[in-house]
Amino acid sequence: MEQPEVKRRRLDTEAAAAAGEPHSSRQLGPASPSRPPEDVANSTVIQSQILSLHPWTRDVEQVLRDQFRMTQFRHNQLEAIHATLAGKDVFVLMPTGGGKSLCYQLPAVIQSGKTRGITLVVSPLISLMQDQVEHLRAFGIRAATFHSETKPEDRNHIMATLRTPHPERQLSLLYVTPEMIRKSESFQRCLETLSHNKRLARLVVDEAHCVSQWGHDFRPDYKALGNFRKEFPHIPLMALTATATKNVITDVKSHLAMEDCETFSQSFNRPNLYYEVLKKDKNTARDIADLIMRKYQGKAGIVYTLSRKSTEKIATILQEFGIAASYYHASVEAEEKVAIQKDWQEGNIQVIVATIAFGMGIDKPDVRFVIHESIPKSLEGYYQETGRAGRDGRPSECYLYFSGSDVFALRNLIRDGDGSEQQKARQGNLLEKAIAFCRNQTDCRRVEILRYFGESLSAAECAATCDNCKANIKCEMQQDFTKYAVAILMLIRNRGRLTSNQCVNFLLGRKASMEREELEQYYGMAKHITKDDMHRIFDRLATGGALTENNVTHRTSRIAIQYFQVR
Ligand SMILES: Nc1ncnc2c1ncn2[C@@H]1O[C@H](COP(=O)(O)OP(=O)(O)OP(=O)(O)O)[C@@H](O)[C@H]1O
Repeated sequence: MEQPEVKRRRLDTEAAAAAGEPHSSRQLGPASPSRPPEDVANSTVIQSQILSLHPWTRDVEQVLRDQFRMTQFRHNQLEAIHATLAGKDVFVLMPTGGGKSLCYQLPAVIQSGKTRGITLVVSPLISLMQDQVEHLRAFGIRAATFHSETKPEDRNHIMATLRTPHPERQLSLLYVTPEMIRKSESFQRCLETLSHNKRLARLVVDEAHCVSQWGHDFRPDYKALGNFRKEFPHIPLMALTATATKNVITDVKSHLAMEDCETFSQSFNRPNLYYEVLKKDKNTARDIADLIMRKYQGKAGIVYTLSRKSTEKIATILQEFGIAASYYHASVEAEEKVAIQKDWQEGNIQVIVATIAFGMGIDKPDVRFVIHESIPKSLEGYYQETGRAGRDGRPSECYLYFSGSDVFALRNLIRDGDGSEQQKARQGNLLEKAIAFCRNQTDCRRVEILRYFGESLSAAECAATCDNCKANIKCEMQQDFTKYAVAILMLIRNRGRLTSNQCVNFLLGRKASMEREELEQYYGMAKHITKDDMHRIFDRLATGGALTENNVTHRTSRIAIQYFQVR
């Protein structure tokens, strides 16, 4: 009776594959810009419902089309825009490249929401805010920056604008560094005037994970933003980040006093990225060059290293191989940094070898590979850095070279660093999790990364797009598990529902030797089942819950098919 069932299942799968149906991992959500059609359809329904609800909805639609020249919203964008225009606090968690900027840039232009005036955006890097302002100006949107390098006459002009009764007629968005809010008294007075005139529309905290001391990129100046709510209790806040564990999110919300906010989060999964951890040795720089030459001719990529010195060394080796590479780190002159980034963005430089100083706010869609030449200091950092690959949704690869000596060096660096004992303990904790990730040679890397951010995913969704899943599949293919699958099926058919542990015990003859004899009698094979093999099968098959004939048949169908065909 089972035979046609199993065969049909196989045919269905083949038919789906032949029809080019998306793999299930791609249906997980809007992790990348390439969302599946049904998701787009759903969001179109939600979008039209929201559009019919609010007085500002027509304006929102029009600004999206006419100013940003986009046709539809991505997942959660419209919902976040709607919430901030309604005067609510909003927390946006979106994967890198998900489209966070639009969530505050678009409402900044709208003056028909519950809040009016200027949108103040706190951003950690001057280069990042300058990029954003240029981008906005290209769309005809009035935006400016205000930071330590702004010329005095420009500062005065901006402050004079903020004091006018209708500053929004001259400016929609003002990007500031957190230290400006904290240190500049004259700027603080301007904010008071702005708020008094009801012309401070909202405060946006971009890269909001920088607020939390638990995060991988804590910035003390961000901490001072905690006072904003006390000083301006009625001004709505919007916090955005692409990397935050549950603890970090709670910490950020509590620090900014935005406990009652609307939170929009989505899967952190980046299905188009492939993850692999490789062994690092003295030939690694040459291996990297070789990999780039073999697989990535003419394709853009980033190589991350731990030290300034190693960026220079590796860039030189890549150049010796004829690869157009440049290095980038904190000590490179500001003008040169801009030139290198521009050359890379335009394709004149193929590879940037950089410390983590490079990357925040980079919006290059076609980065095909990100290589970590050393272990990253945290999984948040790793996620953020690898997230710069494949922003266009196309397949891209992330390689990490791991060695015990880098671990040793990093542990020492933390131990001998400047921070307090508490900070060192936190950094050490983050590093140990990254080390465990690298050392793990069995579990799905995608699952592990997502688990770190508090999200669960079945390893099957990875579809062999990480080295560990790929290795497991290879191992199964090389080893014929048919007899084990059949033994499991027969046992469950005879005994009814079993947990996977009970099943292992039966098959190993630990609890009921009769079952073992029974199986031997049937197939003369159970005695060959080793404990390791059994556990390996169950690691792959028993993803939790009781085993029934149905779910085992389903999970083992690929293996069982072979058996039934043979019979
Ligand atoms: N609705 C949309 N339609 C088309 N393109 C969009 C849409 N929203 C955003 N984009 C584009 O997607 C790209 C990524 O957006 P954005 O820079 O806001 O991402 P992000 O979430 O801030 O990423 P990161 O965390 O890396 O900074 C940009 O080129 C942006 O113009």
